[in-house]
Amino acid sequence: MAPTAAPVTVRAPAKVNLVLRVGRPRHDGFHPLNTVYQAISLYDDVRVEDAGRWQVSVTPLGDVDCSTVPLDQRNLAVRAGQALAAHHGLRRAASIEIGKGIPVAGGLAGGSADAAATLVALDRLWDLHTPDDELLALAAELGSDVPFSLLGGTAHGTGRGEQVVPVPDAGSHWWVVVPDATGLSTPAVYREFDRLHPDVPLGSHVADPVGLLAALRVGDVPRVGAALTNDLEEPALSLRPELAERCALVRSHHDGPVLLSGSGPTLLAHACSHEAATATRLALLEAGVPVVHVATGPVAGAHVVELAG
Ligand SMILES: C[C@@](CO)(OP(=O)(O)O)[C@H](O)COP(=O)(O)OP(=O)(O)OC[C@H]1O[C@@H](n2ccc(N)nc2=O)[C@H](O)[C@@H]1O
Ligand SMILES: Nc1ncnc2c1ncn2[C@@H]1O[C@H](COP(=O)(O)OP(=O)(O)O)[C@@H](O)[C@H]1O
Repeated sequence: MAPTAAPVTVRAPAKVNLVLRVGRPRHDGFHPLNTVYQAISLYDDVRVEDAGRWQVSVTPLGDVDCSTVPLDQRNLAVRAGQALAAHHGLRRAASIEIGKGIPVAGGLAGGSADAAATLVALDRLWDLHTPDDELLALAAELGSDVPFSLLGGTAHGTGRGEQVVPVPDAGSHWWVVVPDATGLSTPAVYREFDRLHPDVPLGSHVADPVGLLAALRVGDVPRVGAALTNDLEEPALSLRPELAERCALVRSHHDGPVLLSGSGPTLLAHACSHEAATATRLALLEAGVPVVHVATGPVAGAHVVELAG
């Protein structure tokens, strides 16, 4: 029986897609992507400790509705823990406490953040020293967005989104994050994309976003803003027409680009300063939008924040 170690807490960030270009579905059903991820300062904190069986709990950090997060083996954090134990041939289990600051099913990769955080936390708790390439491979099996949640910062994503390469990002970006009360299903949004675009080229025909990557490299934040684009915005709005009204409302209170976050339904307004983002947030709250966050990026990927004891 392995000794019981002190609990470990890992913090993992939400992500946004600065560019999200989608190709025709592959034979395995996944869509080839050409995307640039940025990690932003909305976080989940995941605390793990040894236990006789797998357990998970979720507590909101601030104004986040966690009621739809599964509290059984379907939780991505539990799946991550089980995958890590299996990878090392361990018959161990853990109790996982998730403090959730990332809106659920919002296109912000909150489940992926929890999976990445759990991998890092249990690796530390169990003193495993799993090599980075093995952690990234485990992450990719758990979900297309999970490797980026490990990495953080800003990264170019290809394949189904799981192949990530860090890219230089010299600027500070500010994001007004407007969640929706009801989540959107990622597979449903991809299916709607296929319905609307039956003739889309294969992924290899989707060119790299060279203009955006150049603007990131030199820290030209307005030029990054001008290059923001998301191929899933049209299908998400097609499935959820009332999002167009919300989008128009955000645009009417923001002097800058507004776009959908990933598969949605969260909306993002991009700003060049904290002041500009805060002004938009206050205007939206006054206009009756119930929950509006301000976040900055890029920030670090999943990292240990507390070792108890
Ligand atoms: C759309 C994106 C953009 O970053 O994120 P979200 O906005 O959901 O956070 C991602 O592609 C979501 O990644 P993730 O949520 O990890 O997806 P996965 O668990 O791997 O796959 C869930 C389902 O989404 C669809 N899927 C996902 C990725 C991909 N490249 N093609 C797909 O068609 C498939 O139907 C798949 O069964
Ligand atoms: N730890 C978790 N946190 C959030 N959602 C989770 C988690 N584990 C499983 N899920 C499921 O994943 C779905 C997608 O959630 P999330 O990752 O927050 O959004 P998105 O895929 O839009 O970025 C949720 O509806 C929920 O059922």
